[in-house]
Amino acid sequence: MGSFGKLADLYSKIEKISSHKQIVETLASFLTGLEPEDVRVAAYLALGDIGPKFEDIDLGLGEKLCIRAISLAYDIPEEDVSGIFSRLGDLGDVAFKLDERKRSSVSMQDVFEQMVRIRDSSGPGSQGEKVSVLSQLLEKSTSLEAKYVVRIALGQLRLGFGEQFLIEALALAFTGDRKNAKKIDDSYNICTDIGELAGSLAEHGINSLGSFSIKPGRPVKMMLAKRVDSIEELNRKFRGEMAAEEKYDGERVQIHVDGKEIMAFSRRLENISEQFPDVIEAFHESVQSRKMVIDGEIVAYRDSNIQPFQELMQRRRKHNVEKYMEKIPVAVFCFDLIYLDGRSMLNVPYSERRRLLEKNLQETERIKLSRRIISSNLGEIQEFFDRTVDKGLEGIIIKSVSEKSIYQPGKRGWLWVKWKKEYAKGIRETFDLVVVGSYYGRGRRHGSFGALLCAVLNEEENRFETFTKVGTGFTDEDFDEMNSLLENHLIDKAPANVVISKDMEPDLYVDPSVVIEVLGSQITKSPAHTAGNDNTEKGFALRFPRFLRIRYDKGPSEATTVEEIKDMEEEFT
Ligand SMILES: Nc1ncnc2c1ncn2[C@@H]1O[C@H](COP(=O)(O)OP(=O)(O)OP(=O)(O)O)[C@@H](O)[C@H]1O
Repeated sequence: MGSFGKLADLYSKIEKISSHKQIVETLASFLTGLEPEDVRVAAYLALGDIGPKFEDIDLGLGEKLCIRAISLAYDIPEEDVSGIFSRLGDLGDVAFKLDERKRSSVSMQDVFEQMVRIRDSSGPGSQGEKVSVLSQLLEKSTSLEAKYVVRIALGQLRLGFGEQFLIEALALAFTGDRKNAKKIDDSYNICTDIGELAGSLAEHGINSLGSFSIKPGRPVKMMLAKRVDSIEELNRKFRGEMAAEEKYDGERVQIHVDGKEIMAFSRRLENISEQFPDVIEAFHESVQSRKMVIDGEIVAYRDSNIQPFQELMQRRRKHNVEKYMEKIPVAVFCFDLIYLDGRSMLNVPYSERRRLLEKNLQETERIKLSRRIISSNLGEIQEFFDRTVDKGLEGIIIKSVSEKSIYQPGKRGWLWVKWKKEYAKGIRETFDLVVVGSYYGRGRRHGSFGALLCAVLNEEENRFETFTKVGTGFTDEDFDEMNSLLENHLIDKAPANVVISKDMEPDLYVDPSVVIEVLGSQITKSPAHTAGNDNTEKGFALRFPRFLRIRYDKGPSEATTVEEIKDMEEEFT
């Protein structure tokens, strides 16, 4: 059984490295030294998780309970633990400092299993049980292990790398070539359980990759759309017949029907069933088949009318679900079917998937099929776009009806194309940017951030490069929400996967995980920013940025990319 001590050594080593390549190599050499059965667990733990993203990985342990567990484990009064915590600012460091006795090391499996036990303990008396399991784990751990046990338990490992680094490390460790990361990534779009993928690579090498398929209960990454800005561009990209669907502005959802059990997953692959019991219930009435995976969009919906996105956002909550369910009723517009009764539909053409969706789904007040037309006449498509925008929707999604129009998990290709009303105006554009730093506010904003340093994703290099500094557009509520969100993501230095120029060093660094939508009106070149600068002096920079909203539904890997900025730059300056 793999020792957790070795993993703790790895964490500690990685904390001191800032080069992307070195992190990947260090991770790979650690993975190569493990038995295949330990690789699965190691893959989760390396990311600070205790399971795949689509399972509940929150242990339900706050700082207070952690302080209690540390106090119990080391027999030190809680007030003293709190005192040291206020000096050190990190409970992992507190455990490291307090644990002076030599102990035998714990195994990786043990840490993993106990963490799962902590997560699964619920109901009356669960707080006590969580504390007791954690304190027993700490008692058995060495000081270095204890430091990371605490950080993982709090969901605060933050080593400055994400799953993409791990995928590169898996490629290096089990296929001998980092370049195979692309292939592994393709499989990860379908098998989104990183532990399962890692375990299978460790056991069977690169040959295992073809074997993954979609199955109910394990969400696949969602297919995305490229953009066009005008009917002329659409004409260049599409020939002949096409389907044009209304584009709904809500929350993407993947519905998994597995017999009597129905689950809903978000675009970030989180299980959101508990937030939307009404959606689950509505699908129970609508589905005609025992096993299905449906793709759609949840929108706020009242009196047969779609409500603005902001209303739906109020449903993003774990508490008071019932009350908000009544306050903000929703509907789901379904537009795809990617699994049906034991058969993957990923490689079945769009038209057939749609036919089967219509056949196996009963429309009701809460469950709808996306409205669409099929035409080869661009005038008709333009009319459909105008009508859709007049209805108050954002635009349309045009989908290829060719035989080759398969469902591509996690891909943004030309089979689906979005055309939004903002593009039609041609003067404004929105970007989904990753917050990587913040600057202190002055005057009225004293005690809060004044501006946020934001980055785009460089997919080729697997890193975030800064693009703009956003200081306007925030309401008082936005400030409060952002401040409390950022509090959980502050880090000491820029991680290896973030590139910031000297001129832009922020007051506080933020680990790249929060995505915000920003409106901008001009892209220029500037030495202050690193977006797409390819080691030249000037990167792309966004002028006149304005905060619009937090994109809770997007992770950093779904942020606007350097490639997209390059495409936009020509027409958008
Ligand atoms: N009929 C539809 N077909 C496909 N996607 C739809 C449809 N209606 C709404 N959508 C939403 O539009 C999104 C497609 O746009 P895109 O893939 O670019 O996502 P995005 O980056 O969130 O874009 P945007 O910010 O423009 O919504 C989908 O993720 C989905 O949530």
